[in-house]
Amino acid sequence: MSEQQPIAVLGGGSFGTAVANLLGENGHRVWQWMRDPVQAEAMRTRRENPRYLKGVPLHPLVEPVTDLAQVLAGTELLFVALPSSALRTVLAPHAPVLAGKMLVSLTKGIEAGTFKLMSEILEEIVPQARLGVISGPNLAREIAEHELTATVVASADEALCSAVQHALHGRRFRVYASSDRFGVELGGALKNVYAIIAGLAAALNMGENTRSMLITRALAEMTRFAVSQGANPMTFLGLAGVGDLIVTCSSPKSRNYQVGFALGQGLSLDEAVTRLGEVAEGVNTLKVLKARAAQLSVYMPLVAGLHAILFEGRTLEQVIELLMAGEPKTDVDFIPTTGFI
Ligand SMILES: NC(=O)C1=CN([C@@H]2O[C@H](COP(=O)(O)OP(=O)(O)OC[C@H]3O[C@@H](n4cnc5c(N)ncnc54)[C@H](O)[C@@H]3O)[C@@H](O)[C@H]2O)C=CC1
Ligand SMILES: O=C(CO)COP(=O)(O)O
Repeated sequence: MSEQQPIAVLGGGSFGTAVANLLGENGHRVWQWMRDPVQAEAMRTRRENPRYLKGVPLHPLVEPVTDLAQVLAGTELLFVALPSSALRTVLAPHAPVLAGKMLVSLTKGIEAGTFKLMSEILEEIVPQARLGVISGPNLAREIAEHELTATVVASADEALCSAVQHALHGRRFRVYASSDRFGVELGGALKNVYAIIAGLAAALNMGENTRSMLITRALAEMTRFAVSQGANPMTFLGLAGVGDLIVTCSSPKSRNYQVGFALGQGLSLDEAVTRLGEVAEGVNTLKVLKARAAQLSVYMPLVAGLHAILFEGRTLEQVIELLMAGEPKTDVDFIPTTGFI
């Protein structure tokens, strides 16, 4: 990758903008692609993202653009920050030009129907691409406002990890590397569901003990599911597992938490999502995860409970009663004691 060649960020939302700014601050020219020409023009003239990251100045090296073919042809390193529902549709028609390029997914979701993670979709549509993911406790606004933050770049391709570390690592943003692409990406997708539950509990003024129980049992569920998929449970003890789970389940800045909070205030799911007006990946992830867990017979009571409330007409009281009446279990039963450590 030449220092002069721009780096691409695909997606005009808050995270795409935060990452584009980080790259700009490190001296890289950035093409931030978005589908909406009106938004691109607004960002070019106002030098901020007024819809998704209001009040944060856009770095001078970031250029909002709308010609996707030109962006893909003119860059070797691309960060993909599209909603999970859009990633395949946006990139599949351009697959040939992506061969051999470094594609790094920032998207934390799972595809409905296929249960594929985003880098698995990229792998399917561009088998010759070099693939990586970024995940961790990374609230976009906090990154944009230069709060000290760490993330993980994960790929089997060590040179890709180094290139991403070189591009993104800065005085306020640490980039750790991992070879466990699957575990890192799965952690980022799964925790969104538990953030909805945490937001719901917060709106109902449940106690601090309750929040701690929720987060810890969420980690147990996520890890149990990950192990059933062949993932390394140790990855869930890192930034992309428990790190991201803590921030998303504790912060009113998390959009998934906000959806849960709105539900706790009595809004319907549709009303909560509409009021948010931004992406909350956990809603779709809940649906696909519930189905997958049932198919694989993986015990995920929190996922099943939230699904029952949102899609099966159960009340919160019924679900809580059922959860608390479950037979006594062993605390840490979800990490196999051999094979991974
Ligand atoms: N915002 C955050 O703090 C973080 C977000 N992420 C992930 O990044 C991904 C993107 O999220 P955000 O930037 O936060 O979303 P956002 O809600 O801020 O913005 C979504 C963007 O996607 C665009 N979009 C929607 N449908 C599209 C389509 N069909 N084609 C092209 N563009 C389309 C919208 O116009 C908008 O620019 C999500 O998977 C999210 O989980 C990951 C880490 C942190
Ligand atoms: O993934 C995130 C923080 O790491 C962002 O979470 P939300 O999508 O819930 O805002």
